[in-house]
Parts: sequence; C-alpha cells; structure tokens
Amino acid sequence: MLGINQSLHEQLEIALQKNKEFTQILNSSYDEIFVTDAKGNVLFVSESCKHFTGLPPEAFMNKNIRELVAKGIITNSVTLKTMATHTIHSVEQEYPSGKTVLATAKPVFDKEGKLYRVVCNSRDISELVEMKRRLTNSQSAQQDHSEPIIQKTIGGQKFITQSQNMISTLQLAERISPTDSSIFIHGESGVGKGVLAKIVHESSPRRNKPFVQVNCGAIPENLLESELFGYEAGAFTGANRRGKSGLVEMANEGTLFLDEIGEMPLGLQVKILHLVQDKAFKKVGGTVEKQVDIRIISATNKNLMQMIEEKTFRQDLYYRLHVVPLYIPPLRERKQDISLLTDYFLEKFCSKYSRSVELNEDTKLLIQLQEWKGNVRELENFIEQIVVTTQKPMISMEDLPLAMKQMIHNENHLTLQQMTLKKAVEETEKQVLSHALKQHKTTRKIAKALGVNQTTIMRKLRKYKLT
Ligand SMILES: Nc1ncnc2c1ncn2[C@@H]1O[C@H](COP(=O)(O)OP(=O)(O)OP(=O)(O)O)[C@@H](O)[C@H]1O
Repeated sequence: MLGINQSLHEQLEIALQKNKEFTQILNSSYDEIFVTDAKGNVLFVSESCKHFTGLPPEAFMNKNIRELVAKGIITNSVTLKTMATHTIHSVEQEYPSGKTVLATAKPVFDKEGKLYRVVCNSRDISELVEMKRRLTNSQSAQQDHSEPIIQKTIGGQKFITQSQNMISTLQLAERISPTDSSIFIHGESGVGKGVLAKIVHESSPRRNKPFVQVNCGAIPENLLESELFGYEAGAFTGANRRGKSGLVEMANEGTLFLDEIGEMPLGLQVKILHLVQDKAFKKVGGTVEKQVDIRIISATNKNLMQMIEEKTFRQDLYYRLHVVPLYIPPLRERKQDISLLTDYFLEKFCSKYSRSVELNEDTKLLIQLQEWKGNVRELENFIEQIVVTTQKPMISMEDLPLAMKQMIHNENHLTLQQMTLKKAVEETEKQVLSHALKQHKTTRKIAKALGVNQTTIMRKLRKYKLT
C-alpha cells in the first residue's frame, strides 16, 4: 500500500513538474496565447498579455469571453468568431495601450469532432502598422506634389524616374548635351551613371557616331594604355604585326566614356590629360601625334578630392575633366523611384521570362524600406531573381527571406556543414567574391583586397558567372 502511494506520489510530482514546465514555455512566448473552452471560459492566458493589454493574466482568467467583450476589455473578439464558425479566423485588434495585434484563433476538436478548445495567438504588429502609416503619409505627400514620370529609351534600354532630384540632373544633362564640354558624373555604384552618359550622347549632335565606353578598372593595368591608345607595329612582343587602333581612335567624332576614372593608373593620367587638353595622342611605340575629335564623359563612385590629397589622382586632370559635374543621388534618397522601378522591372522580367508575378502590399513596403546599397542594379537583380525563382503568382513577405538572404549573400553555415569540402570551398569563394565585387567593383581592386592576382579574380568571376 505504501509502495503504491509512493509511486502515485512520484507520478503526480512528475506531472506537476511537466505542467509547470509547459506553463513556463507558454509564458516565455513573445506572442500572447489565449485559450478558452468551447463555451468561451478562459482557461489560460500567457504573461505577454501584459505587454499588449496592460493587464495581468489574472484579469482574464476564469472569466467568460462574452463578459470580457461586454466590459470592453476585448474588442472584435476572434475567439467568438471561431466559436461560432468552428474555423480559423484572423483579425487585427487595437488595444487601449495603443498596440495593434494580429490575433488568430484556431479551433481544437475532441475525439467525437466536437469543439473542445479555442487557442488564440496574438502577435504585436504595431511597428508594421506604424511603418505602413508613415509610408502611406509620405506617399500621399509625394503624390500631392508628384512629378510626372520621365521615360527615355536609349538603345533598347529604358531610363525611368519620377524623383525631383534625378529629374533636375537629367534636365541639366540635356541642356549641356549639344555642347562639347567635358562632363563628370558622380554617384554611387549602380545609380545609372552609364545610362546617363548614353543619354548625353544620344541627345548630342554626335548621336550617330560611336559611343565608346571604357571601364578603366576592368582592363588589366599593363594592357590599359594599348587598349586605349592602340599600338604601332612591333611595339612589344606578342603585339599584332600590323599594329592596332585603340578605343580613343574608335570614338573619333563620337563620345568617349571613361567609367571608373579613379582607377586610371597615375602613370597614364598624363597621357589622358594631354588627350583632354589637346585632343591628341600617340600610339604605344609611336612617334606621330594623332588628332581626334571626341567628347569626353568621365564617371566615378570615388572621392577624387581625397585621392588628389593622397596624390593618387592628378589635380590638373580632375579640373580638366570636371567642366560640368552631374550628380546622381543614391536610390535610398529617391524613394518614389524605388516603387516606380520595382513595378517597371517586374513588368520587364515577367515579359522577358513569360511569367506572371505580383508583389503584395507588404512586400512592396519592405522593398521600399531597404537601403539598396547597390542601388538600381541591385534592385533590378533582386526583382529578376524573384521572377525567375518564384513558383507563386503573388509574392508575400514570407516568400522573401530566402531571396533577400541570397541577395545579401548571407552565409549559411548549416548548409556548409552538409557539403563536400570542394563544394564548401566553392560556395565560400563565391560568397567572398560576390561581397568583394559589391565593395570594390573593379577586378584590380578586388585582387588587391583579396591578395591574389587580377587574372585569378577574372577567371573565378567567370567560373561563378559573377560578371
Ligand atoms: N533610372 C533608371 N531606369 C531604369 N534602369 C536604370 C535606371 N538607372 C539605372 N538603371 C539600370 O541599372 C543598372 C545599373 O546602371 P549603370 O550601369 O548605368 O550604373 P552605374 O552608376 O554606371 O554603375 P557603376 O558605377 O557600377 O558602373 C543598369 O542595368 C541600368 O540599365
């Protein structure tokens, strides 16, 4: 008898211990958990209800939900809806504390299929509601003074904007297009400096002549001079026997766009200065001066003033190139353009890949709130990624994290552990390169930052299809 009593006592102890543990778990949930029986009598309320309602769980315990509604402690009760329909319901509830929660009630049935419990989970969405409100306010404020949408098509590519600061830059660019003045475009990577340079060319009398773009950081330093200026026959070993014309000569009568001018090696800057001042140059290994008729546009995302101070960029060259400066603001400073470009890229890629994908309002909001450090290029790649990878016709916020994760190249250590060593090394290389590509943009700088030579970087970028 004593033995049976002892065993019952132990079992009771274990059951009580478990019960205590379950209660602790439920109470540590950030969401509020609210349980009633089939008649609406409150059986359990987790402690986070204090955070939402300002009242302790005891204020609800052993009361009936109808009584709580009648007293105005609960409004728009989702539990009552589920009790009435025996189905899941979700509603937004506002509490006098100012909090807004998304409450979802789920029916629980017994073995006979009769309603047994209603379990309601409430999540604080006050921040999201506030963000939405601010965005709606700023959108309607923008709409009040909204600019017309400006669209331009350059070589099959569209340029689209609705923000006042971008429109001012565009208007200035078009005003100076007919002249031959040198233009210097400043702006972060991916803001559209290349597109703007093409717009200038297309709006100028040179529009039917070549537009030659040189990415000064993408051509290996030892080849840059001969690529730009060409070389005479037999100028160096391995050179073409008949010599070669350079990009400068190819741009004759047209526009030469020197992108990433900050990457121009110091030694070559004197030759560029001579080209800008006198529109003349000599081929590598040549003795004869050649004249060209070109308009020069340069661009950088670098702080050239600082480079001048550090003596890595010539001041005289800077002032020669900087006759008319144009500045393209980053995407985060022209929020209207984020939604405009999102819609535009969505349409563009849906048509390109014959897909039909839409973004719901919350997703658009999230996109609008991103920093977009890689600017329009990053947004464009992101939308393309969504269109090609998604299986759903309507994208909601829950569908985003993976895509966003991929976009910012978050490392996933768990999956790394499950890979072969070769695959893990490749994945890591790819992530390191993608990250470096975003930070440095040119292969020369990436090579320097990663401590390997430029050829290795170029080979690996091709291998991982990152170019
Ligand atoms: N306003 C715009 N409308 C449509 N597409 C745009 C716009 N601005 C930029 N893009 C697109 O974004 C991408 C990046 O633009 P672009 O190459 O001109 O940027 P960038 O500032 O020259 O970049 P980087 O400094 O890295 O060379 C291109 O695909 C371009 O077509």
